[in-house]
Amino acid sequence: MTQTLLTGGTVNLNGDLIHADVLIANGKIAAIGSKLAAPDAEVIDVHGMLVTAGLVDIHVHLRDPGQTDKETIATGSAAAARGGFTTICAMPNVDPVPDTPARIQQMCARNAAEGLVHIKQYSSITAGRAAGPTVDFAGVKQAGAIAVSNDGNGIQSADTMYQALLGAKQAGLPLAEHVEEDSLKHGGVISAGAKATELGVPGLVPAVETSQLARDLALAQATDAPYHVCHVSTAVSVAMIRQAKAAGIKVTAEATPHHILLSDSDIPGNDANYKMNPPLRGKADCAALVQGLLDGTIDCIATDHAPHTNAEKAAGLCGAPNGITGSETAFAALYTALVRGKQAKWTLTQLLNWLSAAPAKLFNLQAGKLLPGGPADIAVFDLDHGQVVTKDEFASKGQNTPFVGRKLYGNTMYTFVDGKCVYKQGEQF
Ligand SMILES: NC(=O)N[C@@H](CC(=O)O)C(=O)O
Ligand SMILES: [Zn+2]
Repeated sequence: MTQTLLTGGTVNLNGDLIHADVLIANGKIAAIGSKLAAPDAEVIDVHGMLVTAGLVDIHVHLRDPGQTDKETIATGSAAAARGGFTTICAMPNVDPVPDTPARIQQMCARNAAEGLVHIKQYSSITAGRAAGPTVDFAGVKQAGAIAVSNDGNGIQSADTMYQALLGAKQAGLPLAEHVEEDSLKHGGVISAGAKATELGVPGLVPAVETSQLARDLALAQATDAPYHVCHVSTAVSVAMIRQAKAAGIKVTAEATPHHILLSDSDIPGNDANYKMNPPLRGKADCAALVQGLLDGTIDCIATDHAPHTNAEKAAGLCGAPNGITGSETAFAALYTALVRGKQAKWTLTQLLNWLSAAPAKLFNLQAGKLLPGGPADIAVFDLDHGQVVTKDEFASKGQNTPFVGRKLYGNTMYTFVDGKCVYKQGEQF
């Protein structure tokens, strides 16, 4: 029997921080308690470290198949492991698009065979992520899809969205929408405002997001269907979601670390590592996301890990594709700024909940909690020693993140998936 004993750490027992050992046996959590005895176990001393349920990310781009120069199932899941994530959900904007039961089955098989962590699969909402028709929702669910999304693009037709909400509801599949009204984009590359003016680049008004969100909230109300909003970026969106929740609309929402922590004023110049969709907004929008998480308007945090090559990103704000990597910096960046910092707004256990149990609950995933008898999906973080983020340490193929060069606390020391160590700081996997 393979046993591992994590001794002397601070354990986040689903919201309570306690000093305890954690015993892993045969891939499961065998016991959590003080001074556990396990003579045959490999002992790992985690004094001074945080032991918590492996993190859950419901929004990642693995680029595989189709763009494996940017990322693969192997490298994307290694990046997740390095960030402390043990369950991730792969978006379907790959080529071919997983939009049929057969393709979902193939993706699930590859995810299981090639992933270092648990990889759950999204189906698209429409065939080929095109204008329509919608996918066979019951079929893709049966084949293993955990949710549906056309992420990367908004659904432009209200009727398609209406049908999709009904279909996904009937199949019992969460529908996650990238809200973006194409007719309002006008070639914008960062948020409209002072920074876009200063840099002389076209801007994206907040209504690109809010106008389609308003439509979708009306459709979610009309269909009484669950509706999840991807990467909320504006304060007005947060207010709309708050109001919709109060009115009984079944809306849930995620925010990304970058939209929470960075504003367009942080864009240093023509640097495409600050270019993503939706774009970085203003400081008041960041504050609204911080508050939205606290009052339950925003349900969870998801990274929108979106790797691109350095060559593509060298094209600058007007030429480069949208997206930044996020798996390897998410917890540390948020912990450093919002839990540890002088301007702390959140507690450690709040942050951990938004990165584990809360997203798992949204998508009905058996993940995100430390339960005796449950799977030993565990992350161990060092909260006390800062490390500067450097490009050459990334497990992801992508190096496109504005967090490079920042000193972050909360770095991952170990990640275990089903009791197996899939990341140890300083070692290659
Ligand atoms: N977020 C991004 O800027 N890009 C994502 C797509 C998406 O999530 O919208 C991508 O796939 O590159
Ligand atoms: Zn998106």
